[in-house]
Amino acid sequence: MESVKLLGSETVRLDRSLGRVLAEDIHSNRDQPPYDVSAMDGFAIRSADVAKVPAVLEVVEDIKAGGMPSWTVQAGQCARIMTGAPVPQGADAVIRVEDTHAVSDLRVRIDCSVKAGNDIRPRGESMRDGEVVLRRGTEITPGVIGMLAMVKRANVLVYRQPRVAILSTGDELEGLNEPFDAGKIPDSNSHALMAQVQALGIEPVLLGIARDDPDELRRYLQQGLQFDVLLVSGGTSVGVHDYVRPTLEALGVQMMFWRVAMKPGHPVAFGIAADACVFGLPGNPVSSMVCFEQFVLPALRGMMGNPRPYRRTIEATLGREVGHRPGRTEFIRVTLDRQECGYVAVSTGAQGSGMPSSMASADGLLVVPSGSDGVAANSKVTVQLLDGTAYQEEAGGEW
Ligand SMILES: Nc1nc2c(c(=O)[nH]1)N[C@H]1C(S)=C(S)[C@@H](COP(=O)(O)OP(=O)(O)OC[C@H]3O[C@@H](n4cnc5c(N)ncnc54)[C@H](O)[C@@H]3O)O[C@H]1N2
Ligand code: MOO
Repeated sequence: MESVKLLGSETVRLDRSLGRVLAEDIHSNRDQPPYDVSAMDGFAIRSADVAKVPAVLEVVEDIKAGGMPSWTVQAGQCARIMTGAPVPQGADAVIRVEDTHAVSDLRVRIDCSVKAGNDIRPRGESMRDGEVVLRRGTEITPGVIGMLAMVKRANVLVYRQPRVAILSTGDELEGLNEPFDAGKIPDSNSHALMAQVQALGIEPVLLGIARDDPDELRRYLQQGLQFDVLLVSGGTSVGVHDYVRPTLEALGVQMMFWRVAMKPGHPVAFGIAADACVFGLPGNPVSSMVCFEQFVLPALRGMMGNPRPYRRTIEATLGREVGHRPGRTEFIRVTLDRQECGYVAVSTGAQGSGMPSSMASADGLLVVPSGSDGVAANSKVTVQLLDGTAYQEEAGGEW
């Protein structure tokens, strides 16, 4: 995280800004609401008139949202008022229509007393003219979009997104659109990684498959280093054809780390060049995706200015024991079920790093500390979420 740079900023349209991070403070350009308004459909009254109830009041006018009152409410009078309409002069409270009873078109009986200020939203309650309503560094969520629209920002200054390239390596790989060859391994990593990047709102570029040939690999890596971030999968380990790291070094990349005490993903590598950073992700499909979650995702979010780069973790109860040999932090793919006691985490089954099904059905990654020698059922565990939704508790329906 220390090695990745915050990118510059750019102006984008509000309707293209979801998921980005504000690169400017946002100021309100008016008082909201612009005057004291009613919070309810009902009657604008003088609270002194309803100190004793029931009280019958004369209705002097109807005030709609978008209209303006034309009368001052005098003693014994009231105005019919809609939610969001300006409170008329003289009135100091609103009473909900449910707490009243129409006596005639022009007379209403009030059945309960209210204090001054009741159901009135004072001018500037939501925001005051000139005040900072959103700070630089705020992630743009749907709620933030609503506030930006409220201050009429059709365009906003946000941090730039990294340009991301994805490269797969290996003679054994067969591209998605290449002819079927039963002896080959389909290149799934390019596509799974692409989707992980897309889930952050970034559109990456697939460079394709580089064969295990130093010259070809060098050309591809050179191309990849033109991007802000290069993700290379395969060829990071210690096999004689694992050329990725030495070739990167020959191209001037400074390797910051290689091999992490984690499972899966042990051979992961990371390096920086003048204007790019490179992740060498292990070839096994689950390893590359788990390493993306641990390293690439926080880096990409950090580069986009997000002050909350990491995935959320939750505490869960382990449904079925898991074994572990001390030495590496292990990320076990689990499903999460919401039960009365909270979330229950259960392993998705065979956990080999070449078993993509373990990842496809996972809600999260159970984090087993490196020193653990196994976790018993019913233990409290930490689960890193892969997304933010859950099955419905005791679902009556299908969802
Ligand atoms: N002597 C050692 N051998 C290995 C070690 C080790 O520490 N010492 N580590 C193992 C671990 S752990 C992993 S993970 C793998 C990772 O190795 P590489 O990053 O060099 O990956 P490859 O050898 O190229 O491929 C591994 C595996 O994954 C398949 N693969 C590769 N790319 C793709 C792709 N784009 N889509 C789908 N599948 C892919 C590849 O066919 C291999 O089966 O090294 C261990 N070995
Ligand atoms: O770390 Mo490897 O990623 O176990 O397959």
